[in-house]
Amino acid sequence: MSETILQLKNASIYQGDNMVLSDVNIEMNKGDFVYLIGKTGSGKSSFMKTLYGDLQLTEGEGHIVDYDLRTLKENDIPFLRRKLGIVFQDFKLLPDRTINSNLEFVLKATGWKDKTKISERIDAVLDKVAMKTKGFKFPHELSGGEQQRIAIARALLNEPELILADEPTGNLDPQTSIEVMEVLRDINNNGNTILMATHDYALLLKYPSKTLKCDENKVFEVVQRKN
Ligand SMILES: Nc1ncnc2c1ncn2[C@@H]1O[C@H](COP(=O)(O)OP(=O)(O)OP(=O)(O)O)[C@@H](O)[C@H]1O
Repeated sequence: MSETILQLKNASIYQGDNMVLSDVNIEMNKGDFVYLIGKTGSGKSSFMKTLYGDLQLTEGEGHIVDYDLRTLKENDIPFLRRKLGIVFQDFKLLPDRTINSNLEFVLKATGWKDKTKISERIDAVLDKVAMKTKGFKFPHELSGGEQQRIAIARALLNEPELILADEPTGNLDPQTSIEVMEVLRDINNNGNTILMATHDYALLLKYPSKTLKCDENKVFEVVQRKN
């Protein structure tokens, strides 16, 4: 039986008074890897923001993990985000502390207290992104691709039910993008559910998967041509 992680029905997404997307009907099940594509300004980021509670859903239905996006309260947002792993284009690591401290900061902020468990969890997520030996480094001592791996490790800390990656390879060169993509695919193969917004058509061709497109205020599934 497939387990629904995300479902939007007849949803419309607004930025202020501007309707960005309308009549959105999508569903994601546990274990899916779904791309979200579309031109600049077509609404990918607005779509993602709605899913992590940065934009209120005011029309239609939306359910993500255990939350109803229509009735989501300000106080619920931190709890929703604990069930999501969010990865951004610009990594968003804290520059003033080491990688280990970046990860420890998130764990402590989400209620972890036991030092041994914290240290074991940090080792486990760094291992998943092949960065186990880099925990003592500062973010500026790592390459862009390495920083993005750390951001992915950070997203994994609390075993999220869904990973939202908004242009995760947007700041990376093509080879590094492939390396980061391999990490995301590995994580997906280990059972994590991933929604990834991207501009990078080369990645789509290399790693085909279900693809949603934002265009002319709609979101629809596109079927990739097989050559
Ligand atoms: N904070 C905001 N206030 C008002 N309008 C906004 C805001 N953010 C985005 N918009 C508008 O909403 C529309 C969708 O923007 P969005 O950032 O979601 O697109 P996108 O597909 O993610 O683009 P990109 O690929 O450039 O990130 C655009 O017309 C944009 O101008």
